[in-house]
Amino acid sequence: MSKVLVSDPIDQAGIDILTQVATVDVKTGLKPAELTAIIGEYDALMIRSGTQVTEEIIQAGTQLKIIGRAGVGVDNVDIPAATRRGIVVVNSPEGNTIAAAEHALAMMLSLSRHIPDANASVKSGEWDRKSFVGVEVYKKTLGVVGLGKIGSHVATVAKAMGMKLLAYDPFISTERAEQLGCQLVEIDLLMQQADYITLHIPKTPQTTHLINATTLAKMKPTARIINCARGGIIDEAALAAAIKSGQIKGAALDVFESEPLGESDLRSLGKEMILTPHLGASTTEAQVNVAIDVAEQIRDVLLGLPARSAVNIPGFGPDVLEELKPYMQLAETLGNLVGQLAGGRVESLTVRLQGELATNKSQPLVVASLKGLLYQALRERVNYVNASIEAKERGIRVIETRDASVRDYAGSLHLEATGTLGTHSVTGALLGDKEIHLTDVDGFPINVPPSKYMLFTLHRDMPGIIGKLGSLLGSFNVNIASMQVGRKIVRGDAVMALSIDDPLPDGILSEIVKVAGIRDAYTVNL
Ligand SMILES: NC(=O)c1ccc[n+]([C@@H]2O[C@H](COP(=O)([O-])OP(=O)(O)OC[C@H]3O[C@@H](n4cnc5c(N)ncnc54)[C@H](O)[C@@H]3O)[C@@H](O)[C@H]2O)c1
Ligand SMILES: O=C(O)CC[C@@H](O)C(=O)O
Repeated sequence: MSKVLVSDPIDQAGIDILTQVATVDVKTGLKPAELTAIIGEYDALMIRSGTQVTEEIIQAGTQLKIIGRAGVGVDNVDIPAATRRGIVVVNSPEGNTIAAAEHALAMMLSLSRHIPDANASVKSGEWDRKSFVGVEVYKKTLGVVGLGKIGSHVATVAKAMGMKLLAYDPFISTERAEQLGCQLVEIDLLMQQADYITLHIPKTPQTTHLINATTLAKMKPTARIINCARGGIIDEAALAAAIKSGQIKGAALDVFESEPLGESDLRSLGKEMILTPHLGASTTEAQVNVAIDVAEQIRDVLLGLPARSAVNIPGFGPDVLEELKPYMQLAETLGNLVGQLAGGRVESLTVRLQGELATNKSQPLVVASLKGLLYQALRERVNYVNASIEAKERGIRVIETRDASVRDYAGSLHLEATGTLGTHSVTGALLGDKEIHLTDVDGFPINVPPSKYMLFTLHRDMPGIIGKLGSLLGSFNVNIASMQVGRKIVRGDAVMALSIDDPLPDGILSEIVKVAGIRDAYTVNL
């Protein structure tokens, strides 16, 4: 049975799903060295934001197949290191969207009405109404930095509260911003005009310290900034200085450059600074959502199925995967088959996406073809995560082409592999939407389902050849399950595809090519 380590607090709903397929150990609060020492026993690791999954931990996780982040941000996982090792990294892109958006809105209202400090004051026995006079958000301008899932929900609610909305997000269209009632502007204008600024962007090299002494200096002295996205997007020292000097009015932070927050000037600021300990996703609903979402993906991957929200397999979004699912196996089978026909070292693989597959959305089929191609060399070590990297490292040139005009089947795939021993091609399609059929081998039309053990011959189409081959196989005790010949012209060249019950015994191929009329023979194990 597989073993899963859960190293951060995860809702029981997720654990219940994992226990359907694995032994689950919940060990939270492990030090990096403790995690490194035990990770080698586990097939999967499930985390929240507390565990830092470094390259060292990934290297020690020799059995790891999947790292599941119960949340959105995966900046606590060394994704390049996981990708190199073929470990799929999944997250829950939407499970805590509402929770994080509502936390940012709560921060904005708390800053406006000094709720945390007023509450502390009353609880300490005071009745001070003068110190906590607030401001309204109605008719004020909110600047949303990052108009993705969380930013969009914040914008929608803020609009309903009567706020004017500016947004900065270089990756979304003006139309999308307008749909949300936002005016898309450059960051400088947003910093200058907004009364409240809320950050909803990932932490990347481009966004680290996006808010710094220079950008803070552009804000109005009455403006407040909220960060419920990621620590480090705001330069904390510059922020503390800007509030102390009165350059800006206030800030509310849920996330910090280093977590847990240690010694910091931020703690010494008064009611204009609100701090929460990374609570954006901490609602009952969000924790159930993300735990189920990620646990289901871990379960699926441990069962050999694809994950719907893998962050290190480009293009493998849930909707795309659902649509392509039946074709993924076809692509892998064809890749494996053409790799074996080509033999030797493959130098290039051309993948032609045909018919309804001739769209950008079918790109995962190229990755699946590569996975199949590399299977003979790498076996279980190759997967959707590392297939492209492994191909690149082996110098395999991958050419992707599309031809929507091929209409023999709704969608079909044509793979051509060129290697040190020559060029071979295979085409395949699905019958009845799920049954894989080979429809062409090396340019010869056939129609056979692939089987575990196969033999292909290139021969002259002439009387007696099938009988001779049958007798030869019989003399080696090889049982033929099915056989089909593909030819373009009568008595010209032809291809024979045989399904056999057992692997072809050693030494028989050299006997087969001695049969008069047979030019080449290839054995394939799928
Ligand atoms: N505090 C919490 O507990 C908590 C909870 C959930 C998510 N988050 C964080 O919130 C952030 C947003 O999450 P989301 O689900 O909305 O992500 P998302 O991917 O849906 O949206 C992010 C948006 O940022 C934009 N963006 C990327 N780089 C940018 C840049 N340089 N400048 C401006 N915009 C840029 C993208 O175009 C996208 O629209 C992430 O950092 C995530 O980790 C925090
Ligand atoms: O695990 C958490 O509580 C925080 C999650 C949040 O930061 C996220 O990116 O999803």
